[in-house]
Amino acid sequence: MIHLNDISVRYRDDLVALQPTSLRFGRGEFTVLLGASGAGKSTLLRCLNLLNKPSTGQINVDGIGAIEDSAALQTHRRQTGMVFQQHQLIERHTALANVLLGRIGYHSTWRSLFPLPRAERQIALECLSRVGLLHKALDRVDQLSGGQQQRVGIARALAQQPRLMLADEPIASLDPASSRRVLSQLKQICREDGITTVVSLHQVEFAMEYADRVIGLAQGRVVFDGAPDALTNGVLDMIYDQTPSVPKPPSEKTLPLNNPSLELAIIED
Ligand SMILES: Nc1ncnc2c1ncn2[C@@H]1O[C@H](COP(=O)(O)OP(=O)(O)OP(=O)(O)O)[C@@H](O)[C@H]1O
Repeated sequence: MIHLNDISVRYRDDLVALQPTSLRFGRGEFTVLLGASGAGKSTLLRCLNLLNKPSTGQINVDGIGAIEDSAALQTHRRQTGMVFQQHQLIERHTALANVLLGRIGYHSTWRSLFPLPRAERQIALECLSRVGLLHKALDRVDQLSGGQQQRVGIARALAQQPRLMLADEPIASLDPASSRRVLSQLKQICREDGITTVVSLHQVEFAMEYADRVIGLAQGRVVFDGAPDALTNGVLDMIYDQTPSVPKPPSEKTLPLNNPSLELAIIED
């Protein structure tokens, strides 16, 4: 569905957040990005809708082609839903009003200044119903729990009728029960609608439970790409090992445990 070809992201001359990376995400696939803090998960995720502009490489989307001009980008963004860590909802508005914001990309700027047509409200209500929150449609978002707010965020993304769904640490501030509910609804909806989904997470156990595919990042590189049941301890060490890949000096590498000069050095210290 979407293909990254040699995409890299450099924020500063001395900071390459994503090394040249080629990945293909299939239709309806539910992929989880894992990695230590700073590994490049958000950078990769935000490249998929070009919120982060790649420094090199090309992105191709089925039905659009290369995302090279503003028309292609606009079409791609319209069909890409995004769920954020902190929901990014308008808290003093109702759940329904927030979900309707997902429809704005389908209307001209002047049209979106007026109440959207009844058909749009119907779509928004259906999306709220799919996340189990139809009964909260007219409640202000700041009166909902954190988990419910995140599900309104999912409904808003769903209202875009997306082909691609991106979720950047969607359960970061939720308890385990709410996290499970958010992830299982996201997965179910994406499977039913054939939406390609990429989610970044810090919880390995949830990746193993929900992902069709896991991509592990370390220091801006993909170090693992496979099925969740292939996440062995060795693979997890590779993903979460923060050691910079600088070769050690020979003295550190080769000192045998019974080296007399080492003992001497310790005694003298
Ligand atoms: N806008 C930015 N400007 C400069 N550097 C950035 C920017 N965004 C991220 N970085 C840096 O790029 C690297 C990758 O960051 P990124 O946010 O992609 O990691 P992450 O794996 O999502 O981390 P976390 O799990 O903490 O959210 C880090 O070194 C980070 O400090």
